[in-house]
Amino acid sequence: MQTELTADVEPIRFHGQTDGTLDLIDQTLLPVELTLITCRDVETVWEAIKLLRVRGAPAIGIAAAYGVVIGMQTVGDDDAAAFWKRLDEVTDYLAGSRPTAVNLFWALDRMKRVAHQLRDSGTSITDIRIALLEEAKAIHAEDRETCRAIGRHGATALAGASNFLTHCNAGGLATADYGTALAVFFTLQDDGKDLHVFVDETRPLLQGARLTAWELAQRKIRATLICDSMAAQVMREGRVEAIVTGADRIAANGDSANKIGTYSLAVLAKAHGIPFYIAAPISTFDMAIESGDEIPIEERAAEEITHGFGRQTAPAGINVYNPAFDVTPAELIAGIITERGVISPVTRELVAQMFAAK
Ligand SMILES: CSC[C@@H](O)[C@@H](O)C(=O)COP(=O)(O)O
Repeated sequence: MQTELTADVEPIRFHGQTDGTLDLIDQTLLPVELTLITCRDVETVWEAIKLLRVRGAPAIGIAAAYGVVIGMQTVGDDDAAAFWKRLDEVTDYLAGSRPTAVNLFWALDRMKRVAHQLRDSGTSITDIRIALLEEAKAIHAEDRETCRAIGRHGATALAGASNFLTHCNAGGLATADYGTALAVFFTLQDDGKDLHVFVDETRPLLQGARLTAWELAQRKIRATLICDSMAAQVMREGRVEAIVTGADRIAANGDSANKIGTYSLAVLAKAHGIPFYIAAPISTFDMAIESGDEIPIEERAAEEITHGFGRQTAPAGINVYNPAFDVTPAELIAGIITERGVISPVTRELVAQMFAAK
């Protein structure tokens, strides 16, 4: 279904009851086409996550939660054994779509926990199914609140700055609402600030050029697109006061995985005395892992580099390494902006405190 090219369309929308369907903006087609895909089976949700039709850590979690509801539609209410077998199958299957963003596993765990708790208290399969849909909707709705709170904390922390740089897309398309990094800019704009954002195009899949530049243009925030390799130059020219990006997984010590190229920005920021911030919800923290060394880094197909968007740009047969994420060490991060407040400095103790806070 093709629709008007505007930011007002909800990137993720579930229609109906437990037998409903999931609409997603196909982000691979932006910024040229705004097309919704309708997911009627879990395979379509899995494929949408895998192929980055829906992407960004919180959005992946939300889509997967609805994916569980859809995946459970193939079993009836009258066969409890088949229901529980299917729940394991569906959650394991969705967990295999992408490895780095922990929000995916966090959302799937939440869905399973709700179902198991209700089973233990003797609830019927029909009601557990309803509870699964309610939980997916809760994950979705909470993310809206989370985005706004991240935006508010970030805008307060960065109220003195007007010139920013960001990488990849941590905006409305990547979440249920305002985004994480972009929430900071949107909130500053709501506060009446005239700001400017340099947007890294974000090789190889151009989430910055295709998605962030589009979102900023939709909201009439002044933005300038640069190739990733130009970031050092604009920093050297004194045109960046702060860098804000999202994250896909944050370890207990604050090391943060985000789109490939983020780590080099943080190193450059240090060299130029520019504060580098991560904006991310608490659901992006993985307190089970001690440091960024343990974060699984997704490797994607060589063709994303050799045949970006269909055109061959490298000799056939060339060796390619295509890690989709990198890890920025905590010591390079000035602060992590969460919905509960800003962790700064980024130490293991302050991460643990914020994680435990309500
Ligand atoms: C609020 S989204 C944060 C991150 O998920 C985002 O910065 C990012 O790296 C997304 O990578 P992608 O591969 O496009 O899913």
